[in-house]
Amino acid sequence: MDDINNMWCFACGPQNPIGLKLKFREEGDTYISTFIAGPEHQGYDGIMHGGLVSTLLDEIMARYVYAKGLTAVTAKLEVRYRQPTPIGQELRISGWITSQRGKMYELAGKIALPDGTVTAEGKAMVAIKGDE
Ligand SMILES: CCCCCCCCCCCCCCCC(=O)SCCNC(=O)CCNC(=O)[C@H](O)C(C)(C)COP(=O)(O)OP(=O)(O)OC[C@H]1O[C@@H](n2cnc3c(N)ncnc32)[C@H](O)[C@@H]1OP(=O)(O)O
Repeated sequence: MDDINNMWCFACGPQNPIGLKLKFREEGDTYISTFIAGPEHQGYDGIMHGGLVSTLLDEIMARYVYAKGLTAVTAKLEVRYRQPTPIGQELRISGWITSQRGKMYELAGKIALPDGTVTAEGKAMVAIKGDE
């Protein structure tokens, strides 16, 4: 699962023509990305599709572990949709590690609007593959 072969990651791969092309930065112990959904990302009119909301949360949490140099896969994902996530507004996606036991990391994440309103929250268990 090296970087070269992962360039087509739907959420973050720079070579995927229909991907979300997310970029990331670390602020303290939190992993951050931003995204503006368009009409092609909606379910109901004006509202981001819930599956893609889950994708944003999945990515911010699993990729944080990957960014630490570990081959990480999501083992479990829970999403709470607090309110509709609109298209056309900058979404701030953040994720952080809440605990670690052996090869299993637990993380939390959220999606917030520019005014700070949280539209969705996530929890994930992320497993490390192999002997890392
Ligand atoms: C410049 C640009 C570069 C671009 C660069 C691109 C980077 C590239 C992207 C990187 C960012 C990826 C972000 C996307 C992240 C995904 O989307 S990953 C894809 C989705 N996930 C998967 O496909 C994972 C599939 N599942 C698996 O591989 C395996 O089930 C797992 C998760 C590794 C676990 O398997 P295992 O290690 O064999 O463990 P297993 O024996 O099943 O379980 C051992 C114990 O662990 C615990 N456990 C295991 N699974 C669970 C679970 N789901 N819930 C609770 N407990 C569990 C339990 O205690 C379990 O014991 P039992 O309850 O079975 O007695």
